[in-house]
Amino acid sequence: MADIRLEGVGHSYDGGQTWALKPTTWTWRGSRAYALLGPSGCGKTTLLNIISGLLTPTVGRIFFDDRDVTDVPTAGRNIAQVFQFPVLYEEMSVYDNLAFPLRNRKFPKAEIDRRVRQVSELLGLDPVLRRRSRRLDPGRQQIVSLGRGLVRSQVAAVLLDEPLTVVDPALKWTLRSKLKEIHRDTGHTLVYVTHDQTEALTFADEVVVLNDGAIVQTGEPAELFLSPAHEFVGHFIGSPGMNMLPAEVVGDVVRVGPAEVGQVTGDLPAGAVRIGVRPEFVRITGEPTSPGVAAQVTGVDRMGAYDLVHARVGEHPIIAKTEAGSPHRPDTAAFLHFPAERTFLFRDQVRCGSLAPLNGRSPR
Ligand SMILES: Nc1ncnc2c1ncn2[C@@H]1O[C@H](COP(=O)(O)OP(=O)(O)OP(=O)(O)O)[C@@H](O)[C@H]1O
Repeated sequence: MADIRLEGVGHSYDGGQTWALKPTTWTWRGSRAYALLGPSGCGKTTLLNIISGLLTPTVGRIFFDDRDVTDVPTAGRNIAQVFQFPVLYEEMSVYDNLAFPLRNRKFPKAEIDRRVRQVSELLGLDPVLRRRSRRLDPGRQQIVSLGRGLVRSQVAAVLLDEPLTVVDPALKWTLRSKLKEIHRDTGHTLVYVTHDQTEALTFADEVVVLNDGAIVQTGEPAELFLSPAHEFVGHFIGSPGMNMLPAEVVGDVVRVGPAEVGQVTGDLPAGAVRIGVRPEFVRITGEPTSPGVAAQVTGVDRMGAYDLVHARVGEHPIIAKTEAGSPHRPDTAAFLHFPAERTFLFRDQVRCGSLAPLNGRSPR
């Protein structure tokens, strides 16, 4: 259960013209469960393959605790890896597939049997333990692959690359919670790659958000939702994602068009910013609010448990998530209020400040 430390680790597949992973410094702490979350092509698999040794980084060094493993091949790293699709010995039984990583490392027979049965029970494989792997459907085969990845308790880390892609959606929830259970039991350092925010947020102690080859924010799920440090995190996490509106810092006040929406915290030079506020925190009323921004309702999605009220501030779309049965109708005027403690300011996509209430001043 090593700490895995990346020091300036980056990778280019085209001799340095573009970076699949930009030089990155980051430590995966021993025994924690991480999700590595990001859209397709952002560099997740590249990063995972660098940790496992399938890929040698173009620049930087990688350490397991204090041991520099940059030039150590996969076999010498003591890593368990589970891929998107099943990797099994098809002619072997499920039991033998699960036992394989332990037999390979000459574990005593009794210990092998104990671990195989433990993992098999947790993953619901008991009824098929004696069956040949090729006779299972792909979803079940993937669960066996997952079991193979988890059967060794003494590994530096378990790396899972979108492991539930081929598994039936109904089973995914069960398997994720089993995975959490196994993690609590073994204390593995887990890195779980996914592009699915629900998967990441429900599974991980800590989520590492990757975009365009760079880590843009790391944190507990609630932190990423409540306090996004980058516009990308605001968009990518949450459903729908965070609203962004052009605004301006004038002195110590933030304006959206002519309306003052709050004071700036700290020292922020005057000029254009974007304000970010999640649909869950936008308050929308039919009557003018103070401070508030005039808007036009363009549509309402009745989602059953809640409504999504779509509006426009000038040309800019904005969504408010309200209780079901909201009174708003398309083509009517509305006023939006952005609570200071849930509204952030961004420049060049990076958070540069927060809002504070207008301090009793009457807004203009
Ligand atoms: N073997 C390769 N040769 C050249 N370019 C590659 C290679 N593997 C990946 N890339 C490129 O590197 C970038 C990052 O790819 P990577 O597979 O790491 O992303 P990812 O986040 O895992 O994507 P996905 O979720 O689609 O698997 C992409 O632009 C991809 O096209």
